[in-house]
Amino acid sequence: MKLEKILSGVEIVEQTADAACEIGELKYDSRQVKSGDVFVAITGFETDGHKYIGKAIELGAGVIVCEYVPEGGISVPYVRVPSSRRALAQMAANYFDHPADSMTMVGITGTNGKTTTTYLLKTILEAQGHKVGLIGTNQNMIGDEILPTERTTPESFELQRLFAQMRDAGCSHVLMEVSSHSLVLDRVYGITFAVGAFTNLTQDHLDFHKTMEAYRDAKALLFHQSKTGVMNRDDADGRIILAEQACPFLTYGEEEGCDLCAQDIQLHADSIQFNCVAEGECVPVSLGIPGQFTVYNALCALSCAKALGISIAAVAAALRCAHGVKGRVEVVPTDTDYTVLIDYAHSPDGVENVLKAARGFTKGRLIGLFGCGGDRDRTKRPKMGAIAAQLSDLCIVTSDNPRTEKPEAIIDDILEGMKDTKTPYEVIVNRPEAIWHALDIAQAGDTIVLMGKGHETYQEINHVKHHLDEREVVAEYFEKKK
Ligand SMILES: CC(=O)N[C@H]1[C@@H](OP(=O)(O)OP(=O)(O)OC[C@H]2O[C@@H](n3ccc(=O)[nH]c3=O)[C@H](O)[C@@H]2O)O[C@H](CO)[C@@H](O)[C@@H]1O[C@H](C)C(=O)N[C@@H](C)C(=O)N[C@H](CCC(=O)O)C(=O)O
Ligand SMILES: Nc1ncnc2c1ncn2[C@@H]1O[C@H](COP(=O)(O)OP(=O)(O)OP(=O)(O)O)[C@@H](O)[C@H]1O
Ligand SMILES: N[C@H](CCC[C@H](N)C(=O)O)C(=O)O
Ligand SMILES: [Mg+2]
Repeated sequence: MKLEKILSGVEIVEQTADAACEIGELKYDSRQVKSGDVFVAITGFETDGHKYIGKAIELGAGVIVCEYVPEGGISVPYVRVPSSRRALAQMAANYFDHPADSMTMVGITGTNGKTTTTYLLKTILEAQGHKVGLIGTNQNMIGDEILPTERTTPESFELQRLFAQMRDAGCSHVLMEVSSHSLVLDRVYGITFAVGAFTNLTQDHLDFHKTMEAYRDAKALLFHQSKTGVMNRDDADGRIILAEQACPFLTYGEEEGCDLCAQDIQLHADSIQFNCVAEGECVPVSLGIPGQFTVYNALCALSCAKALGISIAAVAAALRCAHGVKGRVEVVPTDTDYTVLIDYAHSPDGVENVLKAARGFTKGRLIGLFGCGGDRDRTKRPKMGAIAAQLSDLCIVTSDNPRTEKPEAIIDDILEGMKDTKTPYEVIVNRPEAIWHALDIAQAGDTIVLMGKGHETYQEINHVKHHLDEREVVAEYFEKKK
């Protein structure tokens, strides 16, 4: 491929490279560079890619894309750009021949509910006969094929490569979670979404965004690249984003006046039901996932589908057959007279929602087991502790991906929010031991809610992912009991 093709549309400040030269692949990590590749130097949070330009040249980089020329100069032709992240996104789209342009793109942002909503929409679109690509926290999918992932929203190069795979496999639609990180870090730069949707905004990721306003502004960026917006009008931050009118919006909520409104809501132990009222039409909706928040996820999926031209009646029919999502209010089979749930609640709001949902169907005690991620928003820890204590009958505080922090220090932050509670709690640092203890003390009618790990099958400690699947931990407990 010629350099000029890959640079098409990229804003350039200075160029010493010959536009007609042939280039290899596009790399943003010097360690991956091979002979003839273009190396894009990105200034990051941990380190600065410009420091590795020399290393990339040693490995054979033919052209460097950078924001500045480091001291000592660059010994191969280079292209200087105002933003390396944007240049990478644009170059990646050029490299793969703009795959997103030939598919209908749907992007979902918000603190909670993105994964669940994308899965609901996948079911809806597949019922309409479409082949669908899905990109998100749990995994990426091309139709039924599963592709493992590390990120909720991949880096722009990997994202465009994934789009190309989806296009080549015949996907007509791509449903993707658009994380706030990805919006700020230009991973989705240049993509036009047919529909962009917002689920809600509550505290998370303040380590990265610093303030809730900055976090909201990050989410709002999605609507500057969406043709139609879908907005939860019951959410206060959603209403602020709506008022900016970055694109035409379809609104949903429980309050009257929304374009799609949920009325006569019924919450059951294993499902929800409501009437979806839109443009005078009233369609009964039922979905086999419990929790008040499921009403919102269903409404969000209904609104996205409506924005794509699918009738509400057809959506309601598809939702009747929709399954739950791995690690989201997932019931673990135990053959006991108590219930074990695995859920991905990892924010104060998530903890509140799942415990309230579980309370609705728990006859005995509610046992909340959780930890908080290391190297992530510290200020959410005491809040999660306080809410878990307030809404559980017994808490077990443990570890959840301590990463490079000391597990005990993270737990201390959580306990700060629990010090005034009358709810009994125990600290068991080792998560499998904590789960076994919860199973040891469970009685008939109790519900144990294992929060935070959801679909994850690892415990990340000091950059190493140790295998930990909560389903297996529960199964091993009963195996040992036999
Ligand atoms: C805060 C954040 O998102 N950071 C991401 C960002 O890292 P960074 O810009 O700080 O990169 P850096 O490590 O400083 O390195 C700078 C540059 O030097 C390069 N480099 C580095 C070393 C070397 O030897 N040679 C070299 O060329 C790196 O490849 C990079 O291009 O860009 C990297 C490359 O794409 C990402 O891997 C990295 O994700 C980190 C690991 C991460 O944990 N991100 C999480 C917080 C995240 O993105 N989460 C969201 C939301 C989760 C959710 O709510 O579901 C997600 O979308 O997953
Ligand atoms: N609409 C919602 N409102 C509030 N809480 C929700 C909602 N949907 C799900 N939850 C709770 O949040 C958890 C995470 O849900 P989900 O994985 O769908 O969200 P997400 O936005 O994809 O999260 P992430 O940011 O980690 O990708 C669930 O396990 C549940 O406890
Ligand atoms: N994907 C989110 C949630 C992770 C949940 C929890 N398991 C943790 O590690 O904090 C994140 O990276 O912040
Ligand atoms: Mg997700």
